[in-house]
Parts: sequence; C-alpha cells; structure tokens
Amino acid sequence: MRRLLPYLQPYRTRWLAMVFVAVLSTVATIVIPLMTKVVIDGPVRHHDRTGLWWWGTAALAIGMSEVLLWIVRRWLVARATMGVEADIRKDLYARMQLLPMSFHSKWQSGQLLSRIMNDLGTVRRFLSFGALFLLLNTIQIVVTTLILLAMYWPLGLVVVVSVVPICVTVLRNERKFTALSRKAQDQSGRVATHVEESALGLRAIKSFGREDYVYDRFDTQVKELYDIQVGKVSLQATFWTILEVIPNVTLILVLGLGATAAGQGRITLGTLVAFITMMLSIVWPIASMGFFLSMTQESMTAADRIVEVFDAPREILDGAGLVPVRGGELELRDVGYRFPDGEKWALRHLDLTVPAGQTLAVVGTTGSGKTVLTGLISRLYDVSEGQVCIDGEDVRDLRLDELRSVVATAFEDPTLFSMSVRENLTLGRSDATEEEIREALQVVRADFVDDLPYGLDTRIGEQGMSLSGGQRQRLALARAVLARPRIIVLDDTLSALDVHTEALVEDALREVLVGVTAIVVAHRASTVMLADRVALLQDGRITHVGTHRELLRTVPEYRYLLAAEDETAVPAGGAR
Ligand SMILES: Nc1ncnc2c1ncn2[C@@H]1O[C@H](COP(=O)(O)OP(=O)(O)OP(=O)(O)O)[C@@H](O)[C@H]1O
Repeated sequence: MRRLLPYLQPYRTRWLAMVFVAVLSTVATIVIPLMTKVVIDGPVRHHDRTGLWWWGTAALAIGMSEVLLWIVRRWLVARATMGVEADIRKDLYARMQLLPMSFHSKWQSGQLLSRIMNDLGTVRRFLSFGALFLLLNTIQIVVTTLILLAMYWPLGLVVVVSVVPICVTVLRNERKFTALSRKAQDQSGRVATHVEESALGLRAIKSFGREDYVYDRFDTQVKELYDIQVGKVSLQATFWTILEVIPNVTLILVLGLGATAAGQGRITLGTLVAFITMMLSIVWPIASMGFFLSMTQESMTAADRIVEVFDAPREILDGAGLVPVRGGELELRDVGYRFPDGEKWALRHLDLTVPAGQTLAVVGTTGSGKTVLTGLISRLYDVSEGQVCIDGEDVRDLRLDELRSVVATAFEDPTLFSMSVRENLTLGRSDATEEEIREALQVVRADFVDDLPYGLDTRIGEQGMSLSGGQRQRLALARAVLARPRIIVLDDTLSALDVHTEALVEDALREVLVGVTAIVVAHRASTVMLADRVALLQDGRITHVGTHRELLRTVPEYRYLLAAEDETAVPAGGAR
C-alpha cells in the first residue's frame, strides 16, 4: 500500500482538503453533545429563554454546517481518488505491455484482468473512504474518550476498558482475514481466467459438445470462491458482532453508573446527558471499525497483488543504440535459447548469416524451434547465449522501439484487435497513406476487404473472429508489409491459405522481398522458393544450410519434410 501512496501526490491538495473537511465535520459531531451539556446545565436549569434560543440556533448552525461539510467531502472524494485509480491503472497497463513474453506465458490473463479491475477498485475505495473513516473514527473515538475521561473519569474509565476486548479481537482476526482476502482475490482471478478462456474457446467447446464439462469446471472454481467468501464473511461476522455488542453493553453500564452518580450529585444532569450522547455518538464509529479494518486488509492484499505486477522483472531492457542505417544484415552468432523454466534448450549453437536484402527460409519439423527463432530477432525473447546482430550491432544494444520499427513480424496465428481493418493494418506504421494501405492489401490479395460492410473502416470482431483464418493471416501479413521494415520475419504466415491464394500471395511477396532481409518459416516447397537459401532446423539446431535444390538433392530429412509437395505432384502426374 505504501508503494502506491506516491500516486496520491498529484491529488494531495484535494485529498488533504477532503481529510480536512471530514475532520471539521467530525469536530462538529463532537461539539454538539458538549453544547447539550451547556444548554441543560445553563439556560434550561436557569429558565433562560434567550440563552436557550442562542444556544439552540448555534447548535442548529453547527448541525447544518456538518451536513454541508459532508456534501463537500463527498464532492471532493471522487475528484481526489478517481484520478489515482486511473493513473495506477494506466501505469499497470503500460507495465504489462513492457513485461516479456516469459511473464505473459506464466501469468493467467484472468489474474491480470482481476488485478487491473477488481484490485484497483478495492484500493480506490479504501483511499476514498476506508482510510478516511479509519482516521475519522479513530480521531472521534480517541477525542471523545478523552473528553469523557475529563468530564467524569470513572465513567470514562469504563469506556477505555471496553476498548481492550475490541483490540484483542481485531488483532486475533487480522492475520486470518488477510490470508482469506488474498485467497479470495487469487480465486476470483482464476474464475476470470476461466470465463475468458471459455468465451474465446467457445467454438471448440461447442464442437465437442463439452458445455457440461466446462460448466462443471467453472462450477468447481466458483464454489471454491464461494467457500472462501463465506469463510471471510463468517470471520467478519464474529468480530463485527463483538464490535457491535461491546459499545452497547458499555452504554448500558454508563447509563446505570451515570444515573447513580447523577442521583448522588457527583455529576450534573447536563454532564450525564452529554456523556450518554457522546457515548452514543461513538457506538457507530466503534461498530464500523470492523468493516473498515477488513476493508484495509483487503486493500492491502489487493495492493500486494498490484505491486507484484509492477515488480515482475522486465528482463528485456532497452538498449541505447540506434539501428545502423545500412542494408539490414542479420547474423546469429552461436545463439542458444532456453525457456526460463525449461530444462531443454529450445535452440542451441545457431550460426547463421542472412546478407542484407536476402531471404532465408527456415524449414523444420513441428516443435523444432522455428517460432522461438523468429521471436529472437525482434527480442520477444532474449538469447540465453550467443548474439543476434543486425548490421553487426547486437540487438540488445539497440533501442527497442527502433529495433521493432526495423523488424516486422507476421505470425502464423495472427492477432487482430477489436478495431477497424485500417487500425489493425496501421498498427506498425500509423502514418501510412491510403495508397500504401491499398498496395499492402494488394500484395496479400486481400480483395475481400472491399466486400466488408464498411470496407477498411469495418470493425472486426474480437480477435477478428468474423474473418476466416486465411483472411486474418492475410491482414496480419499486410500489416507487416505496410510497416516497410528493413527486416521482415514471416512465421508460417501463409499456412491457412488455399494453394491458389497462396501462389498469388507468393508472387506478390516476391516483389516485396526484393531489397528486404527476410526470414520465412515455411512448410511448403512453394514458399521455400521465395528464399535465396534454406536452413534446416532439427531439434533446435541448424543442421544444413543451402539452396532448396541442394538440400533436396543431398538431405533426405529435408526431402522428407517437404514430401507433401511431391505427393501433390504425383496425382497431377498420374492424371497426365
Ligand atoms: N513458453 C514455453 N515454455 C517452455 N517451452 C516452450 C514454450 N513455448 C514453446 N516451447 C517449446 O519450445 C520448443 C520450440 O517451440 P516452437 O514453437 O519454436 O516450435 P515450432 O518449430 O515453431 O513448431 P510449429 O511448427 O509447430 O509451430 C517446443 O519443444 C516447445 O514445446
């Protein structure tokens, strides 16, 4: 929580104004019973009508100003804390964008969602009224108790003694409650993950008719959340009850002892009335402390969860250098990569050079490390050993924004965002002209865009679901082409296209690849033909590099991998 407090800094004037106004209204709350004492022991006792009017009017004025102060406080609350929530949320989001792929593959997306939405809301509620009431209630309880002690110490002592079991209860339950809060927050993250996954994977669930199975799993998760919440409420119920009962029992004692003392003339009637009124005025602050203390604990665990995201190591740090303005030669020097938790090397001892303007195809069995290799170029992952260099500069020494504007990647599984086709396309280059967008669409043969209801301005659904796999791949490819990179990385980007569309896109790509350094992950001979050379990746190692013809002639594994192409040739030959 302390770590999040600096976010209050820009709003400190409003926040302090809010606290000041609230403290003033608490002062009014405390003063009114004191006035009662003065009225009873003064004007009422002495039948002084004028004095009664004066004091009555003064009490009314203080009461009215208390109301006004409450209104002002409520008005200030939103202004003081909504901004804090928005600022933390923006920073948290920015942080999530900076965190490496290894972080995102470890963390469930629902956990991030629940932290950025629920936990932040909890912290904001605490900052806007939880912390405030904790402070106000404490001030009110302490000041009132001191006044009570000063008015008639034996009765004041009764009030002080009654605070002891309250403190004991709070301390005893605090740790249990904190643990339960954390459990509940983590579990609600898991529930959010489940909802998100099943919404995204609805097609697979429906096609296998496994709605019941998914529902049962969800039910188990929700039941667990329910049990934790009920546990939390039971615990709260115990200590809230104690906090409710103790001040009321104390009140009964004060009434009895106070009446006796007044009867014996040890205190005035005014003191007794003021005493009881003041005692009544702290019943709610004491009783509500349970609520505000649990709110504090909840928001502290929520703040912990938020800070965990801020504290996750960035790993992939910005370099200082600019990408040299040269052709874009790409070089892998003894590169190795191992996933942080992985035992096996995904890639090892990779030595490759792609001269500027040339295209290298990477062919390999599934799981051989092709995608990992493509991710190393734009530093989605950092090499575990060796170096990836562009024009002789280690990519880790370059500024990330520079690097990523020079290298464009299109993935096999294209991600399109819930925005217009145009916005999706210009993600890598926001200043692209209409003509350039059209050219890029022409390269990938995405004529279907003109048939969309609003053309380029059509908003495509979540993850572009309203488009076919091949259409999505072509848009992702157009996005990479439009970025006009010096180095283009295509990770099996044509896999979802039919043979004819693929051939058309390849023809156009051939033109795009002129003058651009490219790495093209390929499964089909026709795509391999785009490249000047081919590298065969086997089990994380490059075993052969050469032209397509050379490898076809000399490497049986390579022939085997592209065998599907030969088979497609057979029926054609057979038909002839
Ligand atoms: N996040 C991860 N953590 C640990 N291992 C991973 C992770 N992602 C991938 N791997 C492993 O790394 C290896 C290489 O994966 P990669 O995705 O690069 O294969 P690929 O050659 O692109 O396969 P495909 O052709 O099927 O896409 C695989 O053995 C895979 O299981």
